[in-house]
Amino acid sequence: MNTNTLTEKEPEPSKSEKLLSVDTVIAGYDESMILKGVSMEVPEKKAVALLGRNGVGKTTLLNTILGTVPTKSGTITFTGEEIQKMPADQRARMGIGYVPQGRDIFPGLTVWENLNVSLRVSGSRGIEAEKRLDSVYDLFPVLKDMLKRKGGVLSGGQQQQLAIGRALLLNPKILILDEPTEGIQPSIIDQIEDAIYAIRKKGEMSVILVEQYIDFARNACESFYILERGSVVQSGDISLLDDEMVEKYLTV
Ligand SMILES: Nc1ncnc2c1ncn2[C@@H]1O[C@H](COP(=O)(O)OP(=O)(O)OP(=O)(O)O)[C@@H](O)[C@H]1O
Repeated sequence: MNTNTLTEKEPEPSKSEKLLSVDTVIAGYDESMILKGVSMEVPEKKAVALLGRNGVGKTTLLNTILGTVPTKSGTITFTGEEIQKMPADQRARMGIGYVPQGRDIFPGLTVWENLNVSLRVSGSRGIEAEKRLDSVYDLFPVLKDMLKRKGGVLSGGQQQQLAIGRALLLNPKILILDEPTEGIQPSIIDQIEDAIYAIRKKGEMSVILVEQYIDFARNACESFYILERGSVVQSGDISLLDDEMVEKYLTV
């Protein structure tokens, strides 16, 4: 029998599933549409760098995904559901986690109290809460040593670690980080880079990383998108992000 004549269709090789898709999104503020038809895909458990010079629309795109800037047209699909009309709190409950630019912590609360706010919001208790806390301490051991300190007295890098830790305790499916290295000393940048690597390695969530520091993005992410004046001008595997592109679109 000639097996080459078999016509039965082979199953498709398994591809990375999409977790988040932004499709031809136009969005902005009042009459000024900043995003001019942006499309972007974030696969399950992968990290995507969102790059571009100041003012090109990176934060606006994040806010459109989060639901704090309305989508004028286009679709945003998360875990298979269209979310572009959903309020921000509902999107957060679906698993969109966010660490904004600057540090999102309560400066007057201790490190423990800061973490505990997230635990309470997530509703996790007992052994589950302990497990989640331990995984945050594994990523950022310094937090465990500083549980009684007020958030406001930590260094910038420690506050950033606390902000990421708080976001992780909410158990997001995607973690969106807006310039986590801004104003942070190099040794802590390495720790944050290691943490993103560890988060990815654990395979628990996807990441969108907005970053000016290109080496950090290269080390932390698998793919990239470059925005310019509200449009995606380049995208692909992170290995394709070459010096020419950096010079053309990213160098200040
Ligand atoms: N709340 C707002 N109302 C009106 N315009 C805004 C608002 N926020 C940002 N913009 C404008 O939208 C454009 C894109 O800004 P956005 O913050 O998204 O850029 P970015 O790429 O994140 O830059 P940066 O790295 O400086 O944060 C800019 O021209 C900015 O002035």
